[in-house]
Amino acid sequence: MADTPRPDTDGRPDSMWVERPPFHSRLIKDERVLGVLDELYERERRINWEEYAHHPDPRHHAGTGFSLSPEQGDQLYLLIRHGRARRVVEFATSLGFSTLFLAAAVRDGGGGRVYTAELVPEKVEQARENIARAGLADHVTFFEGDACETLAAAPEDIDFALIDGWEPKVSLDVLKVIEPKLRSGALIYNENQDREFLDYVRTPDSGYLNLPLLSGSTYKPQGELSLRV
Ligand SMILES: C[S@@+](CC[C@H](N)C(=O)[O-])C[C@H]1O[C@@H](n2cnc3c(N)ncnc32)[C@H](O)[C@@H]1O
Repeated sequence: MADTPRPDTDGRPDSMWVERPPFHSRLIKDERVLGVLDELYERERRINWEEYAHHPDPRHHAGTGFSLSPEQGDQLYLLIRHGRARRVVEFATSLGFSTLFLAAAVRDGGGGRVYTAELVPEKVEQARENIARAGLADHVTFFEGDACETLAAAPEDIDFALIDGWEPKVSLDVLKVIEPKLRSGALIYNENQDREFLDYVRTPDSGYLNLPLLSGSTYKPQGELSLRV
């Protein structure tokens, strides 16, 4: 084990349970969507970060979502509605918590589709079921496998991208795969805020305008919001 690299836990102690506050959305009104979101969040009110830190392989965590905070979900929902985003890309699906916010936003904004990538087949299966139970199946395309490969098949003119990945961090690799397909004015929200990604998008003349976006959640306090110019 001594030689096994342990993931960076974003400043959290690597031996702890994290208790999350109860689920609450200010923006989602659809009872079916709310019901599934509530259920997924309740399943993970307590997250064992020690377990995560010691088993970095995502296949070891097929039953755990490690989802965004509801506050971040609401922010994504509002940004998508404001921009009337129709083509939304997501890395990664997990059990579908963030996908539910994204898909509800494109549907409520008049239509569109979320193209979401997930490595672990058992997670794709669970997410499909969750999205279907929420009544959003017509708005989601699943890509099963390594996002660095599958997202090459994402559509042109992407309006919005969520990057919420895993260790070792491949956020920048994923950005580079979708970058040629981002329309001017597209927004990218990176929950991971990893150094390589930030150095890339914050370089002068990178083609991005960047701002940390506070969520109001103590559990997941902020992400990096980048505008493709
Ligand atoms: C933090 S979770 C995503 C949480 C999700 N956005 C949500 O809010 O519910 C990260 C996910 O990335 C997946 N993952 C890790 N490496 C991947 C890769 N190379 N391609 C696709 N998915 C990957 C993991 O299996 C895990 O489900």
